[in-house]
Amino acid sequence: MSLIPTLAETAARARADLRMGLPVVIGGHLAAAVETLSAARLADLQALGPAALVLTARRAETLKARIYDPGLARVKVPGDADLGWLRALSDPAGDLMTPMKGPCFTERGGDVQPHQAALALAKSAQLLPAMLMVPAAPQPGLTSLQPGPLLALLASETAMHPVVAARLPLGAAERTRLHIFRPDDGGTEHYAIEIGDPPRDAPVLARLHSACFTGDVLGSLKCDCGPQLHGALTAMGKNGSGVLLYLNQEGRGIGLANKMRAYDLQNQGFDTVEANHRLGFEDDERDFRVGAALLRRLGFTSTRLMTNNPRKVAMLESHGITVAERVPLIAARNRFNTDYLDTKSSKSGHLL
Ligand SMILES: Nc1nc2c(ncn2[C@@H]2O[C@H](COP(=O)(O)OP(=O)(O)OP(=O)(O)O)[C@@H](O)[C@H]2O)c(=O)[nH]1
Ligand SMILES: [Zn+2]
Repeated sequence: MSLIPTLAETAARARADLRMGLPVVIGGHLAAAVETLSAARLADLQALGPAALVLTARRAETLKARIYDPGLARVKVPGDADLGWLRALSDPAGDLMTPMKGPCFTERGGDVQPHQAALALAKSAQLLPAMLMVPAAPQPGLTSLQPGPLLALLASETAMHPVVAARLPLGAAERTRLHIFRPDDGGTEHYAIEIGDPPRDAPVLARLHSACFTGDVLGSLKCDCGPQLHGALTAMGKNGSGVLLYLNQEGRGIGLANKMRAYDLQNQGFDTVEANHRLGFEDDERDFRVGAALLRRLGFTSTRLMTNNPRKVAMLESHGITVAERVPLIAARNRFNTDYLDTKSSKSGHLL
């Protein structure tokens, strides 16, 4: 029946539910994001049975909670725990001010696929990966998902389709077209900026640029994104042709709110990688497969890729796009970005 929502459509609804503080049903559990949970809904969830706070192994390591499950820990929630207790364990903002949380007793044994799926869904909704879960029967009106298919969906490549393209003269290159691509589940759009008329049978000067609102738009001095974006467009203009994919993977895929949480932690002395880990994320949550897919869609099979990130080169190569040459894209250092650039080269493998 074509009027019944597909799994991808139901998952998109579930993301919206979590973002507005509504629980979803995942494999016999009610699951709510701690970040958006209200006190009233917490009380209603706790009335249904014993609750667990599900955290990623990254966050659990910081809290020194025992990790028995692959990739996560299920912290037992005491019956009298309030929102403040849950938030203090979920959000590292106050870790240094109130270092002694817990003690955290974690559950072990049983099927943790629903918990894995809940955390993956929270990440894909760009919320803090911290979920309150209660085993319970499905409630009327709540979005319901099976954990196995949901995990498979979230790990799979999102199909994109072209929506529209139009001429857009830029300071860097007057002969430019902006293409909009949209995922089939109505999620985040990505853009392709095509400069000149790059021949499809030769390596195209290309960049996969991940969104950085602070750097690209505001000219932040904390990172190298703004100069890289404008440097790449200028180089493509001078070259007479090129394609820049503007991928809406803000904050290496964790979203702007979480990136600002990471900046707050960096102001407390943690580096960019440690900050992501304390929040419960991996260093880099981006899915670069979409970059390869969009290049192919535009008719390109070979690139001269402007990047310092060997992971981007490896990913394109493993998804059928030849990287004929890596073109370094080095931005100037300043006193605000020098530690960030050092961490990128020492911990993230960037060639700087
Ligand atoms: N989580 C997090 N993201 C950051 C931070 N600083 C910058 N970013 C994000 O990092 C990403 C950088 O993207 P890119 O410049 O395309 O990628 P890159 O891995 O640096 O590789 P190249 O620039 O191609 O060498 C953007 O999404 C930024 O928003 C930070 O401190 N924490
Ligand atoms: Zn940036």
